[in-house]
Amino acid sequence: MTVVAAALVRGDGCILLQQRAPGRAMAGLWEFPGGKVEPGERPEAALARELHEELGIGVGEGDLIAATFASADNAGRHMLLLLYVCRKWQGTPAALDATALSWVLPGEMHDLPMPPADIPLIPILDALLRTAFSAA
Ligand SMILES: Nc1nc2c([nH]c(=O)n2[C@H]2C[C@H](O)[C@@H](COP(=O)(O)OP(=O)(O)OP(=O)(O)O)O2)c(=O)[nH]1
Repeated sequence: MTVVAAALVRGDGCILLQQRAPGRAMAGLWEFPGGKVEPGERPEAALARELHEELGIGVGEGDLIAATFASADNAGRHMLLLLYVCRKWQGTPAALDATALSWVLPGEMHDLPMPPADIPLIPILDALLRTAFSAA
């Protein structure tokens, strides 16, 4: 299973997390917006589709920058989770799929319960945003 997800980064450095809705796997946990890549779909196209479905925003595939990944078990299946950074989108994110949205600094992510596969990605994302992906 390939899952694509985005760290939407605001000008002030905050990142958007969304809370998974009740009744779904991992309900209540805070995740990066995204979802499963469908058969035959390119990852960037899948992520642009998911961001539109889940948040109502428009994202150009060229504005999705590959950042890091997790290779982990997900309920007995292998999951490759591809994380992208995105600083540019059209529209205002709305919780069309999630229970709630929250803008948090990387250092605040540990305060929110996240899926296990995401935990190792937090310090990597933090470091990338401070260095290679610095907006400055
Ligand atoms: N979107 C997202 N999913 C994550 C993250 N971390 C993580 O383990 N996952 C898992 C949760 C789910 O098992 C899987 C994503 O599947 P999903 O159910 O949200 O995908 P989908 O939107 O395509 O939904 P569906 O049509 O299968 O219901 O990846 C993350 O940061 N973001």
